[in-house]
Amino acid sequence: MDKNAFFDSIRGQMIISCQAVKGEPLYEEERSVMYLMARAAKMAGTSAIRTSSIRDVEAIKAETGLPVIGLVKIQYPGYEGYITPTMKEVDDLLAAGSDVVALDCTLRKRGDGKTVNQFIQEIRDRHGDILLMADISNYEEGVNAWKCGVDIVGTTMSGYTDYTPRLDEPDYELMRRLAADVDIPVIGEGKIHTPEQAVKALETGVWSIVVGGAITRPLEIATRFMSAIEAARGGRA
Ligand SMILES: CC(=O)N[C@H](C=O)[C@@H](O)[C@H](O)[C@H](O)COP(=O)(O)O
Repeated sequence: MDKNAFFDSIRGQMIISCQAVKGEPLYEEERSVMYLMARAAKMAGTSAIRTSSIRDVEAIKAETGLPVIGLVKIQYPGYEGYITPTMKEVDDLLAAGSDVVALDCTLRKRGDGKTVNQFIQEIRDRHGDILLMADISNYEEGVNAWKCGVDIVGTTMSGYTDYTPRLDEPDYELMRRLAADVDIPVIGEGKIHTPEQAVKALETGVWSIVVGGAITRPLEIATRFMSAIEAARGGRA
């Protein structure tokens, strides 16, 4: 995948994340159904898909032909991060045809005792110039990943580490700061729930955004409606 062509194709655009892991309503043991979500995403005009698991990378590439940002969610003992934590997941994602590999680049503990900086270097030594997206939770981690030579920084983990604030909305401030200071594309990702928030996130200056659950997680969407109705009812009582 040509790096600049990919960057051009996603600039100012929304990438749609189509993910269902075990335990989620759209996770089917026998076969993935997320390629249908990806079909809808493509029909809506998205330029790339973000997805988790090897089988979903394969199915979504076959269905859409779009560039895929792939990751594997797996919790190993001793690792605080769960997004593509080891070389095994990187190897598997590349073999499956992932155009970009997304990985946890927070500064949390890794079970192999390495720093994320060492891990990034090992990936470069083994796989050369592949496209890497760093999923980070704060400014320091974003700058660190950029300096380690990743290709894209994403705000994915903001609010999901125990040292970042649990906002109920996108972390616009982090997007703004990273977009201003980091010299590679920054992707605003996480908790973009409405079209208005998507526009506002892009206005922070990020290169593009990823929207996931608000489009592809029906339980999350339904629960948001239910909670709003419940809250309104409580207010009236
Ligand atoms: C924290 C974590 O594990 N995030 C995952 C990363 O790939 C996904 O579960 C999210 O859906 C994705 O980041 C998009 O975010 P949102 O679904 O909020 O639009």
